[in-house]
Amino acid sequence: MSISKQDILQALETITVSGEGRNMVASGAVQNVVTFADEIIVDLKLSSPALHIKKRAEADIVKTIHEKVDANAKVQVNIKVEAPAKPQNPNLIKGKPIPGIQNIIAVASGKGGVGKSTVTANIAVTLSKMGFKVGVLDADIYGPSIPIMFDVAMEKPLSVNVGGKSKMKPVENYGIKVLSIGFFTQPDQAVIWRGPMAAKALNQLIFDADWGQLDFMLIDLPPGTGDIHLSIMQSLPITGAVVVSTPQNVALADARKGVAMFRQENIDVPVLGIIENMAYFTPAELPENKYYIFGKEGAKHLAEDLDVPFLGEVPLVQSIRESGDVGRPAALQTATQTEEAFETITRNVVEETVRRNENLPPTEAIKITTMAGCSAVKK
Ligand SMILES: Nc1ncnc2c1ncn2[C@@H]1O[C@H](COP(=O)(O)OP(=O)(O)OP(=O)(O)O)[C@@H](O)[C@H]1O
Repeated sequence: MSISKQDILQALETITVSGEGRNMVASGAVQNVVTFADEIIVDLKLSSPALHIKKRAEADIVKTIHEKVDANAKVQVNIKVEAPAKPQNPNLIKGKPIPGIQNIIAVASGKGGVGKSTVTANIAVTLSKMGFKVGVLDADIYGPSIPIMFDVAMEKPLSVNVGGKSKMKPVENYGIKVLSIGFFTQPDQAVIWRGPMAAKALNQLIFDADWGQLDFMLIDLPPGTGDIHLSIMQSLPITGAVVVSTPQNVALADARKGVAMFRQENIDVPVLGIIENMAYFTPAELPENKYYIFGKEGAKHLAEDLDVPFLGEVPLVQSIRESGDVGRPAALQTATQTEEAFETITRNVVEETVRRNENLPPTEAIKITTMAGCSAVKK
């Protein structure tokens, strides 16, 4: 009795390759079926090289054909493994590009209170001092502190008409354009957001605002690595992320999670580097003395361990806290240790951004015209 190819395919439609949702005929795994008298040859294509999946598929095919088609058939299964093609450039910017905004840098921390907003504000003013056009978007829905740090907490963004459309005008101080989720929530209001809600609000703050031309937009993310981060990352065209940590073990463990989050396949935002905040305490009257209150060089070692750039360290200095509280970021003061620390960090952020953009089409590449002396900057 000759065996019908149709019967074999029908039998194979009842089984799946392990880990795949559709049956092996519908999924395209069964590439070909050939019959010669009582011999059946099945060509199978798998996307996984795992031995147990191969063995399982082969055993299932033989068993199913024996049960449903012919108990005495000699079944041979030829397996070819073909992994699905990886995307060409996994770090390509996601989301629609924002006209006028060259680079969006997310500033994150695993743990709360490590100084993420302080670092964001100071990098922003340092970028501005270097001649870049800068915007800060405060996405920290749990504790939006950027308005205080820029002394604009009492302000509300005005509405302007741009090309017939009404848009929010970011408030401005020290040459930095600022929008914060805090402008739209009451200070004592417990804000309970879900990821998609936060992402929607932030999308409005970006796309429905008149940011004008910006070289850099810094996004101060909420602390942690929750679904809010996933939503934000997936909906905005983030150029790269910077992770802030103190040298303390509990903060480092969370920073490690932060880097892992950006590296996750469904997020895949390049990590530009790690910044160590509160690296050591220095009293103003004894600037040579360094006290490693939270441990020494923990974030630096983490960066080495994770193979991401170490962007620099910020000491724990009373004036950094005080300037934050009065709304005038410390890096605005000149000829100080703090200014110097933020200059080093900011230069490294720019260099890493340039390096990262070298993998992208020219339209997306950052146009650096103002920062001579950066080794990564092409003249
Ligand atoms: N290098 C520093 N020296 C002194 N004080 C600092 C330093 N960095 C941050 N601070 C202070 O530590 C406190 C927490 O900082 P900040 O609000 O920037 O942290 P955060 O990580 O953004 O917090 P959150 O988890 O609320 O987002 C603030 O009072 C800030 O002024």
